[in-house]
Amino acid sequence: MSAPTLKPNVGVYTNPSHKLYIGEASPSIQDIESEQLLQDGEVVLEMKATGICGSDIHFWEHGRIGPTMVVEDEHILGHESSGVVVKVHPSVTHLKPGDRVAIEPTIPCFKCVPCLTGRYNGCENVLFRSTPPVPGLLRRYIVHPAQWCFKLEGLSYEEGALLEPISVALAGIERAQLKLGDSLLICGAGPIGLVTLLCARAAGATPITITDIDASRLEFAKKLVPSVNTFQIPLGGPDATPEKLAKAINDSFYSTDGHPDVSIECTGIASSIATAVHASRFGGTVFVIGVGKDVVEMPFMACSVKEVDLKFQYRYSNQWPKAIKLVKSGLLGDVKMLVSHRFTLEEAEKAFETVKDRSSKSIKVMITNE
Ligand SMILES: NC(=O)c1ccc[n+]([C@@H]2O[C@H](COP(=O)([O-])OP(=O)(O)OC[C@H]3O[C@@H](n4cnc5c(N)ncnc54)[C@H](O)[C@@H]3O)[C@@H](O)[C@H]2O)c1
Ligand SMILES: OC[C@H](O)C(O)[C@@H](O)CO
Ligand SMILES: [Zn+2]
Ligand SMILES: [Zn+2]
Repeated sequence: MSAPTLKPNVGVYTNPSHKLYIGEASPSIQDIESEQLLQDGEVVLEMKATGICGSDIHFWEHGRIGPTMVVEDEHILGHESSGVVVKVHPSVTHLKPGDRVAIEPTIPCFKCVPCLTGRYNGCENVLFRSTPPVPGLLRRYIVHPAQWCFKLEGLSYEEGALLEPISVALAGIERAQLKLGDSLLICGAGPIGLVTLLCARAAGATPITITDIDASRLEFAKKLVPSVNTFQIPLGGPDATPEKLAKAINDSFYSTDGHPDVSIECTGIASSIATAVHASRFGGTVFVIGVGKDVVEMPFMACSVKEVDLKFQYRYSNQWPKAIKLVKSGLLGDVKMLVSHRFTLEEAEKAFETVKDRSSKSIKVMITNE
């Protein structure tokens, strides 16, 4: 193959000692140039944009998410990515070198029950890029199944990388069964709460209120969607109980219905989930996207006497084609506004420090190669 521009492959690693560093990664240039590298259905991609997710920070800082996802070795991060096709296996027919694509990081088996019943996010044999021990996408070059690469159709590489968090929100809205005219509470105005806000506005939810403890995130939410109501959660004090916060939110913003029909929880913090439960109407839905501790205390009786439909989410399935259509149509608004900082691959350490340091006021930090 003609590859005069290929640079040595490197990746962004963490390890059990919580180091973050750039090191050599596979496939090597020699591998990429060999005819033996690619298996049936695979392509080589040069990565163009990767967003840093909270879970990347978690694997770096804490070395684990929950009891099963544990960093036990040198481990490459990153799963919100887009890139350009460099090489394809002869069996690949829908992609060719030069095609610009977004990457779905899930590689399911299509043999187990969740896969065969259309919910491949629950695949029992899944390989999810960046969840240990599967190396992530924060590399210069990767090998990926063509099936999980989606043509960008005119979207920018950054928009392509944002399709991953957008897919989280779309999967949430689908499973929460959010409908036109539903009143909605979103807890947490981080990237997931904010993309949920964009998707919920497009789905016709009204009114929408978003909460956060951080005033600057709420200011950003208001810039992104001026019609949204914002509510700052106090960090302590007599009015900071979930019951009182729920009442204050409902009194301020749900005067027509009394309560939100649906709450989408995007923090994983126990008190925030409890606030969503207390705010809920009888028969309302509390949909939890946020993840957190292994065991979380719940307002069990409030759920019971209000027949709250409490639901959870694990990643997504079948969302990329829909996400591409929605971004392309403009229905979600300007998703690029979410990108607050940009760094090169070589500056990855600075990029990760920026996400960790809340005073940077970052929203979505991108590692770009354009
Ligand atoms: N279920 C899934 O498949 C899935 C996928 C992606 C992300 N997640 C999870 O979703 C959550 C949100 O992700 P993110 O990238 O937006 O994270 P983030 O940490 O950037 O955002 C969370 C926001 O919640 C705010 N917050 C903290 N405590 C709060 C409280 N008590 N009330 C209201 N707001 C509060 C924080 O200030 C922050 O702005 C994380 O737990 C993440 O791990 C889950
Ligand atoms: O966006 C996807 C999420 O970050 C992952 O599910 C992560 O939380 C665990 O692998
Ligand atoms: Zn993620
Ligand atoms: Zn499977």
